[in-house]
Amino acid sequence: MAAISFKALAVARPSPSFSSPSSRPVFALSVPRRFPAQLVPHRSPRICCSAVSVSAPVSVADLDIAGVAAAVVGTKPTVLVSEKLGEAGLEVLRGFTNVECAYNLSPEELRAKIPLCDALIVRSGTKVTRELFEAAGGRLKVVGRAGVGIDNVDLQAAIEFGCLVVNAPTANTVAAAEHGIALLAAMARNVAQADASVKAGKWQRNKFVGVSLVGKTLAVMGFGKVGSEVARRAKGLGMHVIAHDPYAPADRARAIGVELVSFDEAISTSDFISLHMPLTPATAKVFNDETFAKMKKGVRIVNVARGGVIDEDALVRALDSGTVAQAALDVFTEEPPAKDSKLVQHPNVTVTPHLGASTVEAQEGVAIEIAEAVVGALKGELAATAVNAPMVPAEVLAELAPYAVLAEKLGRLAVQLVAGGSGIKGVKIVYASARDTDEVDTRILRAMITKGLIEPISSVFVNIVNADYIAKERGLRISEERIPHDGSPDVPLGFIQVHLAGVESKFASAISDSGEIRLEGKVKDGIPHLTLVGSFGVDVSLERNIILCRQVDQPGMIGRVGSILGDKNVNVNFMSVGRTGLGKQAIMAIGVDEEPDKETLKKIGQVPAVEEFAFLKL
Ligand SMILES: NC(=O)C1=CN([C@@H]2O[C@H](COP(=O)(O)OP(=O)(O)OC[C@H]3O[C@@H](n4cnc5c(N)ncnc54)[C@H](O)[C@@H]3O)[C@@H](O)[C@H]2O)C=CC1
Ligand SMILES: O=C(O)C(=O)COP(=O)(O)O
Repeated sequence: MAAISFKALAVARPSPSFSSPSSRPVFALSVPRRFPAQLVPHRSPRICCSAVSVSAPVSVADLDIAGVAAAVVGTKPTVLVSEKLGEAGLEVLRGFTNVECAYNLSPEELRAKIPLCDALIVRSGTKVTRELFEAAGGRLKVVGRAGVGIDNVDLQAAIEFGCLVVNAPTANTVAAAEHGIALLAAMARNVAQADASVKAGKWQRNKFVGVSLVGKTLAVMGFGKVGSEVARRAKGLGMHVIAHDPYAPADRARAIGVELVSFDEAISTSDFISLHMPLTPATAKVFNDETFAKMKKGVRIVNVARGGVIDEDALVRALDSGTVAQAALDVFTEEPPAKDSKLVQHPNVTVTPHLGASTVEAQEGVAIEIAEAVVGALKGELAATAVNAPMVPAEVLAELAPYAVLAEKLGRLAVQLVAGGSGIKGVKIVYASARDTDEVDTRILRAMITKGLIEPISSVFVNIVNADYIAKERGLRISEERIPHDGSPDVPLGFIQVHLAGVESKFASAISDSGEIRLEGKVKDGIPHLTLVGSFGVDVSLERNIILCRQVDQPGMIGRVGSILGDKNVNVNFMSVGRTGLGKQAIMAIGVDEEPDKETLKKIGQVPAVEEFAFLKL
């Protein structure tokens, strides 16, 4: 065989699922498995072979972007449904999972079951606490809230345990709004009290004289999905509707003839107040002695949001003093409330047992919405209704999928290049893109690099949910930089670089001129490639394992290292050589399917021209 120096070499083979669409490149070179014994090099000393990969490009379906795909290979994931869920949703779940429905479990019973579950589906009645995540022992990957409010889920604990929380935010909106209107009208006309009186054999027409809705001012507190539907309906009843919501766009309110006003103006000028904000630390007990005192005397209050936004003792006082004439409540701080609750028993209070979402239609819709979100998450997709992870539209995900794979692999390679004892503190990620800054969502990529950096050196499980939290907890400072790239804006990124500052490397050539470990990768034809190690340009597809060798640039190196690997039946899937100049230093990057044994690696290290080498697992 002539002594020809290889600059790049592709050993391409179809993946089992490969089919070659006409637009996709096909084999540039086909060689038998036992490379290099029968290798026939190209005759040009400058270009050996064009590097073309024919592995199937990464698609979102192949990719556990959320990092929560059910881990149990070959068995269906298990979903525990702890509260009544519509049959249509259960059907969706059964198509992909083992479903266990166990209602009315005590916290202890739930903790006992949870270690065997990959997902849990709840409504408002189940408290998903830190203790529950702890009891899950790491297996619980998804909590599905079959409804809107997630105040019964400890979101911080979910983040720390890398558990994705998804909800079903739209299917019960109308049901909740209709229930709000039902309570408004029932309260104004004393329907519940009059009904109880007639059933008790009385006929008290003068006692139950109501008030009219038409012409009255209604303040909608929280102008989101439910609040705006309530407003729309109240306008149909002839009410003057104002709203308070610090985050709602004024033009959306204006479009349905509603004026957004301050909190104080809303509560002090209205005859009726309807609550539709979520329970958060900022909204807890916002209706209290002080705020009731600002209300118009005789105001009437409806609450289909959450009991906790009202200080219930203060409401009893306001009802007793007549500041609040009536209240209609679907929700309570404690559910169910105590039997002797003064609030529930108050004659001017109408109550329902958290029925806002309880219509046949809403329950069917919510069940399907949550089942699809949970199944999608268990398949590793990022749910559009994720509460504690970035919500990324499906088309953006599809585009970013191969970059997410690249990002994780760059992280994995980078951390393996760090010499033992030098802890990583600062990570800089550089994204080169021809697009505008806000056109590439890098949150997923950052999470995947973090995953790649942390998982090989620890027992923690990192995913899109907990990546930032875990990085922070471990004192890993991650900075991101965007640089312009003169490539095509049709692709989101030209390349990604990972820089690790202040560390030593066990492969000195991975240190760039600026003293950091530097790796760069690109996506080519949907396949992630390593394109830069330190200051050396290489080009090797990132599939399984990589051997990096620094050598004096000279003929025969690929052949020599290749035959050491070939003798041990280690299959080479990609190779490339980057050098500083003819006959100077070169880096050979070799992609291998199998992990060579220690003896084989030692032999590579003993090849006279090899100055240093590293074996890296992907
Ligand atoms: N009783 C029941 O069965 C049901 C209750 N709900 C509850 O209704 C509430 C609203 O649900 P959606 O409209 O679907 O949610 P949403 O998220 O669409 O709307 C909530 C709105 O509240 C606003 N908000 C946040 N903080 C606020 C504050 N301090 N003051 C005023 N507004 C504030 C937000 O900007 C948002 O526009 C949630 O708490 C939910 O749990 C929802 C469905 C059924
Ligand atoms: O969706 C919500 O926020 C609700 O409050 C509905 O609760 P539920 O699912 O009926 O327990």
